[in-house]
Amino acid sequence: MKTRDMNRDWIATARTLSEALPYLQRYTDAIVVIKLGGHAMGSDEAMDTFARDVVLMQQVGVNPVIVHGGGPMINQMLDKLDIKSEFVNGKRVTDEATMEVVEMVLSGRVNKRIVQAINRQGGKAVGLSGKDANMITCDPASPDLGLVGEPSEINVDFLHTLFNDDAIPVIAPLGAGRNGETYNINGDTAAGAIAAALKADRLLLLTDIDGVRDASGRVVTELTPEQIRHMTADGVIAGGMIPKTETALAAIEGGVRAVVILDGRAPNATLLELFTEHGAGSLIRA
Ligand SMILES: Nc1ncnc2c1ncn2[C@@H]1O[C@H](COP(=O)(O)OP(=O)(O)O)[C@@H](O)[C@H]1O
Ligand SMILES: CC(=O)N[C@@H](CCC(=O)OP(=O)(O)O)C(=O)O
Repeated sequence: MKTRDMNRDWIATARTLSEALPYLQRYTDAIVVIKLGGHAMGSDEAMDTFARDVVLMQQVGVNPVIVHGGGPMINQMLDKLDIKSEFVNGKRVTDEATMEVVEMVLSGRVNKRIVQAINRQGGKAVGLSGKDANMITCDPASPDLGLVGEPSEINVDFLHTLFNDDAIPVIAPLGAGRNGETYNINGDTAAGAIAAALKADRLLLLTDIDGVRDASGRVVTELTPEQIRHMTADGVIAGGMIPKTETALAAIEGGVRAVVILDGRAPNATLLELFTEHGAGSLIRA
């Protein structure tokens, strides 16, 4: 009985693999930028599954780049230190005291947790913040937001050096200003800027919801920039979803082939998106 069940599993796996083959070939040498949001980072087991998927996609020829968030972890630390924080259109208003905490949390604990998870799965992850190797140079985003940065330049050459060495960059969304300032960048914005600079094949925005939902709550599996503009004007796209869809539009404008907003907590989310016919979440392309 057991053997028969195992055979059945094996047949299902073989069928899945043969179906996946054309998709595996499609992504040989592709650049896939994955933004792992704070809400999408689950338990240690979920992090291990995410890390295994990233290592696996690299083994089949993809160049993955991870850009992470960590908003909830920053909130926890700000609470402990009794520092108040507010968001405007999904971006944290950042003064100097807040900036110190943001850098400590993102570049420290959060970045290293992801690096370690990938390395435990046999990958070679290299943790960086946007300040390392001048990965992200920033201008101030808006006077109302304080030390929030808008990426103006990305060190693409350094990322290619890492790809050539089979390293997996894991990037915290901080940037350097032209006069030595440190800027806090929304994780989605940072991922979009990096994806556009690399002309990535895919930008995957992993979050805690299964995609962009319409007014009746249904996930829209394919969205055009036009639909996004309407849904935002109508208030259907709101809060933390605004930086994601804004990022998607800017990334496509900047030369990224497609952007997908999907649930990072779903098992094997990234592999299902890349290597199956139906994909996952909401796909946005021009
Ligand atoms: N139209 C929409 N479809 C889906 N989610 C939406 C929509 N509008 C607002 N949201 C909210 O955006 C959230 C995702 O943003 P956020 O919590 O900032 O994610 P992350 O921490 O992963 O960056 C969802 O959990 C949901 O509450
Ligand atoms: C300017 C800005 O809002 N920066 C974000 C950076 C982290 C982030 O984007 O985290 P998630 O992806 O988990 O939301 C912040 O301070 O929370």
